[in-house]
Formats: sequence, C-alpha cells, structure tokens
Amino acid sequence: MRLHVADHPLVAHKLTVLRDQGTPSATFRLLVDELVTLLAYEATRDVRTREVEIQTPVAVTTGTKLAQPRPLVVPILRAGLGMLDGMTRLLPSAEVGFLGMQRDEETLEAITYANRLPEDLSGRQCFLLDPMLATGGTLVAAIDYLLQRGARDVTAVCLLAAPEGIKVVEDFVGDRADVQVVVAAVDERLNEKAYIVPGLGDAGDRLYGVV
Ligand SMILES: O=P(O)(O)OC[C@H]1O[C@H](OP(=O)(O)OP(=O)(O)O)[C@H](O)[C@@H]1O
Ligand SMILES: O=c1cc[nH]c(=O)[nH]1
Ligand SMILES: [Mg+2]
Repeated sequence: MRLHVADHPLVAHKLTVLRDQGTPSATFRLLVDELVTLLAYEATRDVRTREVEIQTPVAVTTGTKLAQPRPLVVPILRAGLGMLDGMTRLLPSAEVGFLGMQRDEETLEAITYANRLPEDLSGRQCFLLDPMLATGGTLVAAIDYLLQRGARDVTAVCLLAAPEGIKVVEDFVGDRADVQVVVAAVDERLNEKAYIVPGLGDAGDRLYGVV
C-alpha cells in the first residue's frame, strides 16, 4: 500500500479550520469540498490516459485524454458523500457507485447498509471517498468489496488518518492489489472510543448533524 500525505499550506490551513469545534456545518461542508479538490489533484496523478490527435486553430497536435473504462468514484455514506462533488468536479466523466457503511460504536465493526456498485470492476480505477480512517475497519471492508468484484487499482481519499488504521489497511492489502491512500494529515492516535486524536470529531455529524 502506498501512502501519500498532502503537504501544502492551503491544505494545512483549511484542515485547521475544519478541526475547530466552533466551525459551523455550512462552513465545514464548504471546507471538505475544497480540501477534496486539492487532494483529488494528488489522488489522480496516476489516472490512466490515452493519446489523441486534435486540430488546434493553428496545427495538428497530439494531446491527452482520460482512457476507457471510466474511473469509478465510490463515496462511503454518510460522511463520504460530503466529498463527492469535490471529486467529480475534477473527474466529471467518472461513474459513481455507493457504499453505505456505519461503524458499530460498541464493537467497532463496519456494518454495510447499502451497496450499489458495478458487478465487474476488473480493469477499473476506483476512488473511495471517506474523510476518516480511524481503526481502518470501514476502509478495509470497502476495499474488500472492490477487490471481490475484480478491482486491482484502488485509491482511497481521506482527510484524516490514524497510524493504527493505516497499519490495518496495509496488513489487509499486502500485495493483493495496488492500493494508494491519499490523506490531508496523519494524526497522533486513536482515543479509547476509537476517535482520531486530535481529529475533528464525528465527520458525519459535523457535516449533516447528529442522528
Ligand atoms: O476506520 P473506522 O474505525 O471504521 O472509522 C471510520 C468510519 O467512521 C465514520 O463513519 P460512521 O460510522 O460514523 O458513519 P457516518 O458516516 O454515517 O457518520 C467515518 O466516516 C468512517 O466511515
Ligand atoms: O474520529 C473519528 C473516528 C471515526 N469516525 C469519525 O467520524 N471520526
Ligand atoms: Mg459518523
């Protein structure tokens, strides 16, 4: 597994405002959207392309376009939904699949309550969106769905990750597939409730309110 930590002052600035408990939902949503667009730029560095010949008003030239099949973007509901628009703004031709997953706060197990993905993902580049990589249980379950359907090229875009969760994903993936995790920051640790420290709290609640 490859880990890419975005190292940019704008990312650091926006993340700091995002972490602040005084930041209201409307601003939080806007910042998540902006951060994802910055991360998407890094996350799509290896997106597959093909050469095309075009005619400019001046000359014939060779350019670059995205290759087929189209990339697949999969937000993990709820919180990952806040990252979808920012990602598809950079990848407007992508298809979108959905995974609804909720961490059982007692057992910390990821429970899947919705699954709408193409049957065959062989040869597809897949982008998973989830702001928080805490114990790694949710991301491992999501990567497992994609691998079971034939995907071998998966990039997860997260805002914050805990070292414990990164290790869990690394151990799960091994050499089974090319998996990349792109994050805005790796935090210190998990607390006794498996929340990321210092983190930003419950991303889903901060985006959409407490359920
Ligand atoms: O790495 P893990 O320990 O599995 O935790 C991370 C998961 O927890 C949060 O979702 P949550 O279960 O709160 O659902 P929500 O998005 O509906 O709030 C977060 O968005 C991740 O999906
Ligand atoms: O810190 C955390 C851990 C899991 N889920 C969140 O939303 N935040
Ligand atoms: Mg939540």
